[in-house]
Amino acid sequence: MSAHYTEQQLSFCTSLPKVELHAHLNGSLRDSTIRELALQKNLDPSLTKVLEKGDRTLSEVFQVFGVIHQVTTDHATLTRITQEVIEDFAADNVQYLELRTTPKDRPEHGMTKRSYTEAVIRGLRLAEQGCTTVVRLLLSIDRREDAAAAMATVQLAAELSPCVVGIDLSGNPTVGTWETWEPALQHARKLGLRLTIHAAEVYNPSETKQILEFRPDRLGHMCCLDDNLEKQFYDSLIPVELCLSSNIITESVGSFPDHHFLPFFQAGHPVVLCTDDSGVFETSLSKEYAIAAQAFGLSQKDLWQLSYQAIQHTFLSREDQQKLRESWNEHYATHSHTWN
Ligand SMILES: CNc1ncnc2c1ncn2[C@@H]1O[C@H](COP(=O)(O)O)[C@@H](O)[C@H]1O
Ligand SMILES: [Zn+2]
Repeated sequence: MSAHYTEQQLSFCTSLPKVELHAHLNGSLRDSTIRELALQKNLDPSLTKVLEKGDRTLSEVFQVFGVIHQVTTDHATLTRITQEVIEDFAADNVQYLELRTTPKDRPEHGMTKRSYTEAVIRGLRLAEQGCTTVVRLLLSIDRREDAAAAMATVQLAAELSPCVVGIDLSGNPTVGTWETWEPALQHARKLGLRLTIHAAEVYNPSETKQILEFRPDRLGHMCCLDDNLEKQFYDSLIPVELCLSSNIITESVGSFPDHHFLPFFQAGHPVVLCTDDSGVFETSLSKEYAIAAQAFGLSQKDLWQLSYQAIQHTFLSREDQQKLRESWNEHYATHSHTWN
C-alpha cells in the first residue's frame, strides 16, 4: 500500500507515547520471523505464497492466519514471538500494550490452552526485562470454538489474572453464532474479567444488536451499521477500537477518508486507534495515527489527545491508569509548545 501520510506526520506520531488495545499476537509477527520459522518447519512453499503481502479480502486474511498458525506450534516459538512482538511495540513508543491471543489445544504438539498461555506469559516476562512498556494479556475466544472451549478459555483467564485482564471474541466474522459464546462471556463478567468483542466487521445486524445489548466494556471495528444500530451504538457510549489499515485492506471500508472513524470522532464517541495485525497489514501504531492525521485532518494536539484518552479505555486499575497519565503529561509539558 502506498504511503497515506507524510514523513513529518509519521515522525510526530512515532514520538507520541501511545496505548495499543487491539493487537492479535499471531497477526503481529515480523515477516523475517515468519520466513525463518517457515524454513525451520519445512513449510510447503505453496503455503508461504499466501503470506506475500498485498490487498486481501477478509476471507484471504483468515487463510494467512491458518498458515502462520502452522509455524507457531511449539512453546519455545510462542515465547519467542511474544517477546519480539512486545519489543516491536515498545520500539514504536507504545507504553501500554493489551496483547490478545487465542489459547490453543493442540494435542498433536503436546499443547493445551494452559501451556500455550504460559508460554506466551514467559515471553512477556522476558520482554519486560528489556523495556518499560506495560503489557497485559487478553485471551481470545475464536468464533470457530464451541461453548465448552469458550468456557475453558474464560476459566484459564480467571486463573491467570492479573497478567490476563480480559477476554476477546474474534475470528472469522462469518463463522458461528453469538448464542454459542454468550454463556462463557457472561461467566467471564461474573469472574471480574473485562470484555471486548469484535462486532459488525461484516454486516450482521441481528448479531450486532445482541452484542450491543450485552454491553461489553469495549467493541472492535463496528464497520457495518444501519441507522438503528448506529443510534444504539452512539447511545451505548461503549468505546470502540478502530483499525484503519485492517478495515481498508480487508475491504470492510472503501477508503481511509470514508472510514467511520470520522463520524464517530466528530460525534464525540470514545474511539481508540489500534493496529489489529501489524504484521499481516504491514503497519504500526504510529503509522495508524499518521494515516488518521492525514485522512481526517487531525492536528498534533488532536493526536496527543486521542492517545491520552485511550488510557481511560484500558483494562488497568485507576491507579495504574494514573501512572500512565503522568508520563503523557510529562511529554505534553516538554513538547506541546511546538505543536500546531
Ligand atoms: C482482520 N480482522 C480480524 N477479525 C477477526 N479476528 C481476527 C482478525 N485479525 C485477527 N483475528 C483473530 O486473531 C487470530 C490470530 O491471532 P492469535 O492466534 O489469536 O494470536 C486469528 O486467527 C483470528 O482469530
Ligand atoms: Zn481484531
